[in-house]
Amino acid sequence: MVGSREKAAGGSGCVGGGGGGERRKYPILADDYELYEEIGQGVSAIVYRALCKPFGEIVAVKVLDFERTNSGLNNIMREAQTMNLIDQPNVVKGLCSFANNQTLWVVMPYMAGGSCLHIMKSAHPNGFEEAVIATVLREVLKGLEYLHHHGHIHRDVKAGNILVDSRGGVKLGDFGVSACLFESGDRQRARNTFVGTPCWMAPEVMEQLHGYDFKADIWSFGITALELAHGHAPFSKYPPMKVLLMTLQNAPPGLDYERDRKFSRHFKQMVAMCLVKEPSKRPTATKLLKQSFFKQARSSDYIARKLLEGLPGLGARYQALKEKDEHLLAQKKMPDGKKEEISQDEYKRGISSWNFDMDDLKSQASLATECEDAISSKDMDVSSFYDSDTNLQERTQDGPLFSGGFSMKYDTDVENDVMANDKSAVSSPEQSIYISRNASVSGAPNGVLVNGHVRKHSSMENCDLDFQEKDSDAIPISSFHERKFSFSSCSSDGFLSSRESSLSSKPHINIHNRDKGIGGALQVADEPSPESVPKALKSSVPNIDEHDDRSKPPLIQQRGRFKVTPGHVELDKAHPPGLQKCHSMQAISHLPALSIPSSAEAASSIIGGSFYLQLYNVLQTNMLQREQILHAMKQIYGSDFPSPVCMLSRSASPSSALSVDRSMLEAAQEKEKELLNEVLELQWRLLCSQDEVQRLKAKAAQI
Ligand SMILES: Nc1ncnc2c1ncn2[C@@H]1O[C@H](COP(=O)(O)OP(=O)(O)OP(=O)(O)O)[C@@H](O)[C@H]1O
Repeated sequence: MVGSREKAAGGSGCVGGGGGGERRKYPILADDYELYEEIGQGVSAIVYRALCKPFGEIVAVKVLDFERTNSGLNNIMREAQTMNLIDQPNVVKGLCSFANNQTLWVVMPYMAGGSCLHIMKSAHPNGFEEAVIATVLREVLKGLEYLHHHGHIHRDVKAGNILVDSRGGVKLGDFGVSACLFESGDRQRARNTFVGTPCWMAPEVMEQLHGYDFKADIWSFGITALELAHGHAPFSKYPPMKVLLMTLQNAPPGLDYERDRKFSRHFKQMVAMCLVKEPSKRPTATKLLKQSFFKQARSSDYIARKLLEGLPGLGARYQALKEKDEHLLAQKKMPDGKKEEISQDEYKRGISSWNFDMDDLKSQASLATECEDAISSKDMDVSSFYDSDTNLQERTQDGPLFSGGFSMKYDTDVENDVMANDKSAVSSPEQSIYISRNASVSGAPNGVLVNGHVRKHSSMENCDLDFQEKDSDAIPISSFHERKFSFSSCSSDGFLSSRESSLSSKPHINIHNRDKGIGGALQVADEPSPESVPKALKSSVPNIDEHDDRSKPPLIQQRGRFKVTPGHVELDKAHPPGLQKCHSMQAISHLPALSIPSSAEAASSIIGGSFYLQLYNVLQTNMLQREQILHAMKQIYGSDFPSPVCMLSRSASPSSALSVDRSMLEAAQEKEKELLNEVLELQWRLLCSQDEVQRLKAKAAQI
């Protein structure tokens, strides 16, 4: 009877270890299951508690909508089959899977505790205690060790995918994005479009410097450790574009020496070992399991007692969280809705996968540097913990992959929650921006080493703070709200919920916000003429018409997973949606046109992008410092501040002061132009040399 059903449904292997331990065949007809309440939702799937009628057994059924996945039907089926072959206590096994209309049903053991993410959201908003974390993570590592040993990469390790059963057993779930290391090259490449969730994603995966190998799982594991420790992943409040930028530019996150005082040195060490940007320096799962941190791990009973006791049933818990989020979402459905916050809602629900084109994202990210005016160390889940000098060295040497120089670490008491906070959050990001930038520009860290930790230089901090406190609104980039506006508009409409986005694919452009960016003190007057903007930069200058005409939908979509397209960027195509006009862009518009070759190879080169970004950072720092100085002068003397020359010579006539002022401004503008020209010149040379490399490669290939 089951056999004929199998044929009818075209289902995959259905041998499962049922409740009794004997291997039995699970039915593969939808009618044999009664779906109860929803217990989870992913990007492409809804998970239900269900009854497997013939066996009278409670199971979980994940219903995947083919239309909502990026992966082809074959891939999904194959993944489900892989899941069915898994046989390890720490990895959720697929009991069977089958197609039902436009959906794939994956039947799994029911994990009554739900995911660690949901447990945290319901009862431990600030994270778990260390012994719980050690126990959970040890189980996860065992699962990873098994997967890696069998040639699988999980690719989506995060608290939302760590499931707990009614007896406190911990399993790694969601094989949706897992990949097999031994797949043929073509298949591997094809799978590059499918890689997990930005906050947890290893930098080398973002950069596509290495293929996705199992060391990327170790990075995600480290991020998950932080997630369990704090109740949220580093950068979880931010939209993907910003996460990308932060992961690439900032020093790796970690446990903070001061803030995370309650956690042991062993825990901090373990996290630091995982979150090393250079993948080859990360330990294997097997090696990690030997870390002292895991000596405190306890039994599954302990987990059941600590995490599950007193918790409402999974369905009720899930429903409560969902209602809370829907309420929040409804509140945000206003004309100028703060879309970026929705990413946090998605995070709460455990959905944090995004689908967007990596190359476009990179071009957005580079421009976000302008729009965002740098990354604040306050935005980071910064780590200043280093076990030893060696560790410190290793981690600082890791450096950023995208832009040079952000190798400093601060141990300020930073929470990601900066976005949710008020006044202190307003000033604090900026105070560190300049410090980071200075570090980047000079290459010399403006920090002091205290007990193996790099601390922010206090005088710099004070200086910036003083400045901020005078008038936090005066420089728009200093303003929290402006920053938010700036970002929302930079990233366009990527922040609709998955449900929303599937309803409307129309690009949303918040025109209001566009002009609210970092206008700042740099008064560069004219509107750029389209012709005067260099090709590569032109694409970045927002233009309402461009937005309207754009045939491409917004690149950031919340439908499906984070998508890495292995293709190329064509500079002239790289037009990030919704970028607002930034002062630096306006300055650029004054430059003579310079055509940039749209060599796809060259443009897609990360190194090129990195170099360009570095140069751009230098330039930006210059501009920002200039703004700061102008602003400080304004602060002292009001809007009609006199020039220094005028100050020295009070007898000078107003008109001469004005002309001195003007000439200073002109000189500064000239300097800016020169710098920009230099940047463009360097970029041009870089692209030429890359073309040359390509040419030589082609020649070599012929030989
Ligand atoms: N076997 C299970 N038992 C109980 N709950 C489950 C089970 N499998 C999944 N869930 C719940 O459903 C949620 C979504 O499942 P899953 O992660 O597999 O979907 P997904 O579409 O792959 O999601 P994403 O890609 O966002 O991680 C999980 O976070 C978890 O809370």
